[in-house]
Amino acid sequence: MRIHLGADHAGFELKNHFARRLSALGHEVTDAGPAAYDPDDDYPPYCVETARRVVADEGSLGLVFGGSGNGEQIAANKVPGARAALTWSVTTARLARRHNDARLAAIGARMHDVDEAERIVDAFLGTEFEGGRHQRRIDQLTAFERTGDPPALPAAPTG
Ligand SMILES: O=C[C@H](O)[C@H](O)[C@H](O)COP(=O)(O)O
Repeated sequence: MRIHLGADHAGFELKNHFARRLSALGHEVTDAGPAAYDPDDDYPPYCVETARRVVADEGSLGLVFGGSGNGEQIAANKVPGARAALTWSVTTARLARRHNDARLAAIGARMHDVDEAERIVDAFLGTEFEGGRHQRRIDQLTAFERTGDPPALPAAPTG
């Protein structure tokens, strides 16, 4: 599998851990940076670049690492076509793929020990999208993203 990684200073070590681990497992890994630890760096450039790589590379997935994962998820989701989920447990990681066809997982390096982060990432990478009713919901979001026209609200119940 092709996997694109990015982080800020708070996620730097965990990103590097997964770059080594996923490569050793046979995945094709690209690292959007940072290449060196800088305690004053900011997450947007790295997370936006990671999401751009994922969107440009059909069939790939991405992982963005920060302190909480919150800003990393927000940044990645600014890239049209990127669906990034804050994966804070094995269950939310599985559901991110199964229900949301998330292309990127955002992981808070300050929220988990390495073993738990590995379980979360393994769950994300190892789960397939279910399709069906979930595709309909994703299509609504994709259309909104492309056109700016909000999905129609269902008619209000009468009576
Ligand atoms: O949502 C953003 C991430 O958690 C950042 O990694 C975090 O805000 C960085 O915090 P600090 O600059 O205090 O290390």
